Amino acid sequence: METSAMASLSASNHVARVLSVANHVADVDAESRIATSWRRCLISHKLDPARQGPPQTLTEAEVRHVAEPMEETIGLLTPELDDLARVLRDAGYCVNLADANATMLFSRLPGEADARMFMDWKIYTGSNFAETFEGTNGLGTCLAEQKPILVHRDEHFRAQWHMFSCAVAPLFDQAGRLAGAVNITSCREDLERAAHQLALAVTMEATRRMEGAIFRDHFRNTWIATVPGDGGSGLLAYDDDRRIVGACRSARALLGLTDGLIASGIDLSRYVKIDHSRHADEIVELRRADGRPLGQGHVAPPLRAKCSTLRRDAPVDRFDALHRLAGNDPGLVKSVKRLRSIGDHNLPVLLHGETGVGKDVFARAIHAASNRARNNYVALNCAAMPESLIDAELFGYEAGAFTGARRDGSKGLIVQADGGTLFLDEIGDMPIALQTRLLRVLENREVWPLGALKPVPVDIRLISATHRDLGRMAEEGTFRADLYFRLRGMEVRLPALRERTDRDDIIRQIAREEAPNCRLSPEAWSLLSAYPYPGNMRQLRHVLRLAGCTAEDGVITDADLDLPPFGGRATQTDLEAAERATIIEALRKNGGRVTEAARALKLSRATLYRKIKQLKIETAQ
Ligand SMILES: Nc1ncnc2c1ncn2[C@@H]1O[C@H](COP(=O)(O)OP(=O)(O)OP(=O)(O)O)[C@@H](O)[C@H]1O
Repeated sequence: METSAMASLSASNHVARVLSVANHVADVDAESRIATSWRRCLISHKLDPARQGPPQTLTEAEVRHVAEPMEETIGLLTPELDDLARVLRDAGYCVNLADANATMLFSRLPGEADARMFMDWKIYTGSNFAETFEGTNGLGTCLAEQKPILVHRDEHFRAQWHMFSCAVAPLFDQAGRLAGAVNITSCREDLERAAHQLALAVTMEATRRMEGAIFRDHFRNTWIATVPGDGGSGLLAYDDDRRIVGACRSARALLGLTDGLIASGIDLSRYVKIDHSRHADEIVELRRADGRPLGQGHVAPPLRAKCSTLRRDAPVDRFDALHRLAGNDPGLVKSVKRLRSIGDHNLPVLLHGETGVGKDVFARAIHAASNRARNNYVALNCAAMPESLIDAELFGYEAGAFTGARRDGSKGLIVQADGGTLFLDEIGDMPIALQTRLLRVLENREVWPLGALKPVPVDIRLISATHRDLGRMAEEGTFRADLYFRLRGMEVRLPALRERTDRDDIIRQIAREEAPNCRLSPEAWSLLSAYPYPGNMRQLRHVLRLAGCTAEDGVITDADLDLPPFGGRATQTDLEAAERATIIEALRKNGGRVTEAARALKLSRATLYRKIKQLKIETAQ
């Protein structure tokens, strides 16, 4: 039988099945939620399961308009969404963030083989998947029910979506209101329902962390307590007078808090009793108002207490994110100062650093600090694509420019970044021919899409990143020297985590974010503090996230830390790391007493003091 005839036969089977389910003659196997949704689609939304055609898609200007209220949230959640995309990439999932009306506002596509399918079916930024129009589908049905859902292949209402499986978790804002949803979609035939269920669990967990990030960001100037509960912990914000000023959805459900009660400035002690010190950033025992134990929670102080220069009512500084990323690293602090003094000049920035040091988040923070922040931030990883695809993705093409091109052509990323920032990751991997085209764009401020009869003027700020030595490559002729000089209007070196002098602060901060209900045992602390982290910040995040899941009784021990031996060539910094670890261990074994530790290490006391200072080891004395 012809493929199209087979397709129409299975579509008519599907229509018959939908009708029998809607008339309660039969039920779908998987979940009665699907049957209920099918009935909603037929009876309330009056949809046709056999209808074909693409989803409603907004123009770029419309997307910009719709995305505006969520712009800050998208920026805040991007690292977490990127991490989710990385984890699910090999299984062929795309990752999207949608607003509460089911319009996708952020997308990350998987590898080339799967990506084409999502592009062809318009599962990307700007498309709308509301249940009222598309029928039962992951995004639309999750938002309609405000519950996580998996819609597997033929559970979709419209037969045309039957090759896709979508797992979606709703996203609630700091006040417990529906803000949108995180969607993952795959079209791999070899993935069973159970595999998608697992991916849904991963997505729900990531979404819970995103909700935490939204809450912590919104209430950063107040006290925040993590309150344990059966269905996951909740977050409570309260002021210096111990009046509740905010509660996330789980905390509201757990404690019976409502908007009205919160607006009335109700006393914290009527719900939870929390004893903590003045500048607490600690695990504490929580009790209910009647004294019954609630379990252990974490209390974080207002940001203003941690950073005295930030006042509660101070206007938001566009450079906040950059300052936070720079921490107390002298080189980075200097770079951020320079970026500040450059102001809104359109100077290209070249970021240099190993994998996972935070090049992408730094580039986003530069964009957020610029007068371009309201416009697009568009990123391309030059190492992740073959030359022909980079060419098409970056410079765009006219309709019918080559076999396999999209019917209506493609604008290309450079044009999409017009008025905003273009981030080219792994620029050292850009093929020479494309380097020449890019140089021309930078020089002439215009781009020639493939097959176009006239150029398109563009105004972009270019941030590029590499782990390679571009200067050396330029000398050797493997990278165009003139492009190199253009890219490095300003060069910022992002140090490896093992080189950062404020490494301990970073570990503490990431531990708070990834394992908020846990504390680190002294052994775990020594290991974390001494490890050389070949995968840098990303590795540290993953290690602590995993440790937060496996820790028992809220204590992360060395057994919870997945730190594989680092097999790289020993560099000066590795040797220092090893020396640091030995000294920390000796201090620990000797209760922090330097004299005894020096004796154990067969060093003089003065030498040990000198090394402690030089290696910036924190001691109790
Ligand atoms: N200063 C920081 N503090 C805390 N977390 C950070 C910091 N910088 C980066 N991260 C986290 O580290 C992870 C990796 O960051 P990012 O993707 O920006 O690195 P990268 O250098 O671009 O990596 P690659 O080049 O390999 O893609 C992200 O989860 C990010 O949130």
